[in-house]
Amino acid sequence: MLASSANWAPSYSAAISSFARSQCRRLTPLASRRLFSSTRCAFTDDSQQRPKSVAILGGGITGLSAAWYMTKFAPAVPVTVFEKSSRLGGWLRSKRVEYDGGSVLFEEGPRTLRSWSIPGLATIDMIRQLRLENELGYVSQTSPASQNRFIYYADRLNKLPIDVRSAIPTLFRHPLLRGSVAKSLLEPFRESRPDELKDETVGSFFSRRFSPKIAQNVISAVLHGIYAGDVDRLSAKSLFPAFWKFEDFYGSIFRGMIDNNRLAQEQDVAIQHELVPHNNEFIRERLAKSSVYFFKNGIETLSLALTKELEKSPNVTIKTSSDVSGLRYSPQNSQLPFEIRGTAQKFSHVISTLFAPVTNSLLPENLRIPALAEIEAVTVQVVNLYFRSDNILPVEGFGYLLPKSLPEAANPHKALGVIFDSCSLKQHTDTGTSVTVMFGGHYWNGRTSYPSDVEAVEMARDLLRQHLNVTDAPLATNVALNKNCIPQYYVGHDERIDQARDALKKNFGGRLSVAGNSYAGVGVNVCVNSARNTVKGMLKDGDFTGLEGLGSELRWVKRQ
Ligand SMILES: C=Cc1c2[nH]c(c1C)Cc1[nH]c(c(CCC(=O)O)c1C)Cc1[nH]c(c(C)c1CCC(=O)O)Cc1[nH]c(c(C)c1C=C)C2
Repeated sequence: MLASSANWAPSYSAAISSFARSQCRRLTPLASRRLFSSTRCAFTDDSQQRPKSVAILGGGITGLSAAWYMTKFAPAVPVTVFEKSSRLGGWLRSKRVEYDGGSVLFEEGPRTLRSWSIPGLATIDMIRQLRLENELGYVSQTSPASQNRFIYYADRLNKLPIDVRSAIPTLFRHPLLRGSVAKSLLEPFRESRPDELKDETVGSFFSRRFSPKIAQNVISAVLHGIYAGDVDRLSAKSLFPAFWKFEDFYGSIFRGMIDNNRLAQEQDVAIQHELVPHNNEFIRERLAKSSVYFFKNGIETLSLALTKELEKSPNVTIKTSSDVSGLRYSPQNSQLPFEIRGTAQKFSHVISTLFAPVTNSLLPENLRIPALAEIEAVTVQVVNLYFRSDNILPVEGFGYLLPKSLPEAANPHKALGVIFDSCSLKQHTDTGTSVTVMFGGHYWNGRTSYPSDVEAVEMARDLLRQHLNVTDAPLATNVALNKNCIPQYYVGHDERIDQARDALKKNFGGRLSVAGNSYAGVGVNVCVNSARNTVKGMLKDGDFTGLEGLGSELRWVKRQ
């Protein structure tokens, strides 16, 4: 869920990894079997609210996952998936592009999945149930793609330290931090936030606890790589809930990180107990030494496999090119209160996996939920380039991010970052160099027109020339304009989640629930996990909304 647990915050994710590892070791095979079977039982709740037929809005990864979990947890309940476009899979888009003498596989959206993350357990479990293990490739923790992450600053690539210990000798000289290290090291002695401060921007939080340089030169770049978002608008409380809690609980982030194994989100502990045991061996044998994994034939393998499974399920109907224009809701018809506007199709329950404001726009006017409408999203233009030569990049690594603090001249086209795909996704091309340049994000807020494909390729080539001295012409290119692809959790997001949950409960009493990247995180792992939670919650609980355990309901537990 949290940005702070992403690849870019190595020590924090290492702490999570070590926890997951210790969990794997601790559980016995018997406990494992018992917990595994509990994830697969069909729910037998006999309440009035029990789903009789479910509409799932959206055929992206969340919608497909929700439909698939319905087939696992309640196979007798009819499910209909409504997808506006003619294709399923949403932002998971892998494209093979031919060039003279071969072909290259490009990813237009997400491309890798973290091997160690708590929501990622749901994806791993799903991949195994779909029998896709042999489709996976792994990026070793010791490979350059895992070890070398860069931020472009002061006209050069600056390597990020992979852990705090190795960073210490160079910390004071590090160009990203110059003049701010001593101030940052005083973090444990700084006063905690006042009680009345209920949320603040990530920029203000990191400036307050560490230094403005860390916020603007490092964290702004990290947020570009995850949210394509603005450090001066995104919410510290929602994106870094652990750090926010540490300040509260320990009075310091450093102290919290040192003691991190002892404080965990209640729901994370529950997922671990449910899913680690069954996948224990796979995690240990296949994932343990990797930082991320990927699909050798593209990430779309996952949505295609889900679609194939759903097509085999007698109770699932998939309607593509099916634009839902609105929902009618008649609570007096307690069996089937929802009707898809313009059709005679009625449902007992609806799960919307659409972007929150779109969900809101489909609701009857008197039941709309302003908090859903207030969630915003950014557009990212993704430019893939393939070059014949193997060695045009000056360094090996994951790629680099561009911080918000760069002057206009160093980033004239508003790029967010560059991924060295051929370093990590080796199986996507035999030889040559493949890179992805990402533009836009928060820089393009309010824009109504975007660069054409030709212009976008020129912008990407310009950037590679300026930053890396790459002058070769690409053999193959591909451009995708992903409009509103990443929801933004701006300051006050947690409060909006609370308001949305209350309103969903009050207006629809558990008949409408939500899932997807508008609420608790933006990655594929979070989407799959959120689909799983929502389906399980809806089947179990009369007035479930999908937003339980989020916002003010986030609970922390202390481990022994
Ligand atoms: C369309 C571009 C995306 C950008 N961020 C995301 C997407 C899909 C979502 C995302 N990216 C990362 C995370 C971290 C947590 C995780 O589960 O791994 C999330 C939620 C980290 C990340 N950032 C980049 C890559 C290749 C990864 C690994 C995961 C993935 O394959 O998406 C690079 C990158 N992503 C974005 C930009 C601007 C960028 C630049 C180098 C936006």
